[in-house]
Amino acid sequence: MVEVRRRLHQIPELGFAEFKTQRFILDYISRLPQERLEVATWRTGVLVRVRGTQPTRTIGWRTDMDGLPIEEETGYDFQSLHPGNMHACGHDLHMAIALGLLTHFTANPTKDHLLFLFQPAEEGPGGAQPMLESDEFRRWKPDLLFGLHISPDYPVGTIATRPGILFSNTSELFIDLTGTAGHASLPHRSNDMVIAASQLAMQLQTIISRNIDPLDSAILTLGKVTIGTKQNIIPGSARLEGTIRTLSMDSMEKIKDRIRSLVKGIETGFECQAHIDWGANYCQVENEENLTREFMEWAGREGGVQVVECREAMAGEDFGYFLREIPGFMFWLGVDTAYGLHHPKIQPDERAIPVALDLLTSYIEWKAGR
Ligand SMILES: CC(=O)N[C@@H](CCC[C@H](N)C(=O)O)C(=O)O
Repeated sequence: MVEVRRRLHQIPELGFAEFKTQRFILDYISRLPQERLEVATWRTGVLVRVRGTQPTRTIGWRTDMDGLPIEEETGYDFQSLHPGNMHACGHDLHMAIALGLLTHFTANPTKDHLLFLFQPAEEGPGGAQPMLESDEFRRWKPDLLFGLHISPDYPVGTIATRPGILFSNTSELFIDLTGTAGHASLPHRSNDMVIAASQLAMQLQTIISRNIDPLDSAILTLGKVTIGTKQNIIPGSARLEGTIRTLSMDSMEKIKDRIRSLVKGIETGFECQAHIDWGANYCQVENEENLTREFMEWAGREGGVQVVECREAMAGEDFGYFLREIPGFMFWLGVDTAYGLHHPKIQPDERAIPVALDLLTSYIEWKAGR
């Protein structure tokens, strides 16, 4: 499965463009014994059902598939073959682990049906919600659903999770400001969006510090601001791009209300036009309490791993949409790397792949019966 991970690492594709990745997965599946397999595609995703021997329910396992628009700097000899794109969030490992589990259970079926979901577009615009609503998913809808995400923060052999919220609510944020461009020497005849955008960027930072309960964590990060073309031209437009993260739905709504008010103030104060686009929104990943506790106790006892009860993460994961309808959980898999998720040099330790396979083979056998 390490080799599978490396092959997938070379073909990172962005959300809903995972064409080669889907082809790779379908080709891999076609080489497995077919007697118990049913395969469907949904957009660039894949659903595989392994028919159980005495089924009473369906146990699901989900992996994401997409890469990120990052120029890779790992120096791997199996580096990305797609310039500008990289698997920098571990989805190559996630897929290899899912294919390893699928391989095992195709040869060693459980009593219950198993459903493997290869879900596109986790990084955006979000594949979980539309996949959940698809006919293909509804036909084989699992009774329980599980998933994992690699974590650079834990050593190999450690997993971390918690009952309740694991990942935050997220909303993307795009604000376009339109004023009037002009000559640098004629500020009175133009309407400078450098000043308007700078004011707005600073004002937005007051929302978390002044409007949100300090005990209710929230984040507003602007990751990209685009203004101007040349030092002696007053730019007539600006674009601010960011993301909002909260641990409660209420705070998300409050932050959005405050952004609307502040943006209206900028429109009035700077006599410009503004447009807000909330982009992709993900709901929180809320692990089902009893299943998660049971898994943590089981994994510590029989899973051959160290189990850490972690805090909530302010990252987002559209797996949360599945968990709104289906009981289950997600956990962090330690991959012990110096560079964080989304970093061009991230090198997850591949020894985490057999750790996950051993742990999950036993756990799924335990849940789905042999
Ligand atoms: C695990 C992880 O890194 N997830 C991404 C999810 C992106 C959410 C959304 N597109 C946004 O940027 O708000 C993350 O950045 O947390």
